[in-house]
Amino acid sequence: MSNETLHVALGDRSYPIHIGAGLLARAELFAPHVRSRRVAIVTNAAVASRYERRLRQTLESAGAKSFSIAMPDGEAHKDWKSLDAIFARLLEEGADRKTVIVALGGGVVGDVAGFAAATYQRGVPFLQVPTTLLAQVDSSVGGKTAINHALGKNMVGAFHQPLAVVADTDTLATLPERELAAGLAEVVKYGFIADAAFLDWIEAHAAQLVARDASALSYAIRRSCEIKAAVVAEDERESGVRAILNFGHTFGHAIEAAMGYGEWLHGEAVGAGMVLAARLSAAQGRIANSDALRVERVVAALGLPVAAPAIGVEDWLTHMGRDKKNEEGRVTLILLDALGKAAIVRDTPAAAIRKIVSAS
Ligand SMILES: NC(=O)c1ccc[n+]([C@@H]2O[C@H](COP(=O)([O-])OP(=O)(O)OC[C@H]3O[C@@H](n4cnc5c(N)ncnc54)[C@H](O)[C@@H]3O)[C@@H](O)[C@H]2O)c1
Ligand SMILES: O=C(O)C(=O)C[C@@H](O)[C@H](O)[C@H](O)COP(=O)(O)O
Ligand SMILES: [Zn+2]
Repeated sequence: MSNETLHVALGDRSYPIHIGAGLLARAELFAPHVRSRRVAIVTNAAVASRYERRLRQTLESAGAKSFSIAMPDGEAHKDWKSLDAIFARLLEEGADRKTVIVALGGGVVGDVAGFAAATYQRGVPFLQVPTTLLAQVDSSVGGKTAINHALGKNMVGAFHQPLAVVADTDTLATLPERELAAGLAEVVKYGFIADAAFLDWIEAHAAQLVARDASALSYAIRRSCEIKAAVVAEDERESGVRAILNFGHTFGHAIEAAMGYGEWLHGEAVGAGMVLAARLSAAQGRIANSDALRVERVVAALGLPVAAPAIGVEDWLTHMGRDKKNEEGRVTLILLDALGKAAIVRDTPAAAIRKIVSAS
């Protein structure tokens, strides 16, 4: 069993990202963070039935005593009710400030467990153990934690960095096809915003990625984490460049909220959102029409929807108007200046946005 370790460089909050096969069984990766501690594993039933036992054995070998908290599955449960239930269990179990929370699951578990860790008794340490492709390439890294509000996606949350990320790529074998594609949306996002050579590679290896070829997936995860770690190290709290990681998300979050959380997966909404952002970039003369068509082709090749659902222009604008990147009432968008180069744009005319969403 081999693994690679990347680092998120954030001074005294720096941490490793371990990526590889069989890592759920590697006690030495967990021991420095959990030895002699109590551990609360936050997960859900679908993940627990497959991976909780192995993790608990490993934690025991690492010198920790663990208990589990299962939250309901799905984006619709990334909410106050789940968070409150986690707090209740932590209190019932007598969890204290030294208790380590371990998020075992996809991005929903990671975001909710991370927010619980950021706020329980004003903050306890946590580990990310991502089991979806999306969580391994994106949500487990960078310390954004949140729950949704009926009126907007990820509207209540905190920045709270994990102590470490342990991504066991073996877990991807049991991931449903639709969830794999959702993860590939965030993978190709890195190509569009920051790395034209990676985009070329993804385009050339789309079939292998969709077929879960182990070496293709492992390269995709590593390169994605390298890019995300570098952006986060430069701008941990999104006062500037980190916003490029939101490419496709202003449209995508509007889709998720307008459709009711869960109908469109996050990665699917981001896929369709990136197509709209690329079309808007072309309409603004930032990229060629042929580049926008290429964005659409690659997104489709990864098994993702390219056409946004019918939301209605006013609803589009209402949801986009609530985006967290906005300043002084102006919608902030992440557009492309080239394939592989994102721009943070604060002055897109409302009429241009209307035109793009009404044609979608
Ligand atoms: N914090 C961040 O930086 C960040 C980044 C990207 C996305 N996100 C958030 O992540 C969430 C999406 O995460 P996701 O795509 O992982 O969805 P998810 O957490 O809902 O997981 C997808 C589904 O796969 C199941 N599952 C998880 N691991 C499995 C496995 N190994 N085998 C079989 N089934 C498995 C889950 O139970 C769930 O039903 C969204 O809420 C999004 O906003 C956060
Ligand atoms: O880490 C980031 O920064 C991102 O924007 C990554 C996104 O893929 C992710 O969906 C994130 O949760 C969106 O953040 P938000 O601030 O727009 O809620
Ligand atoms: Zn995302």
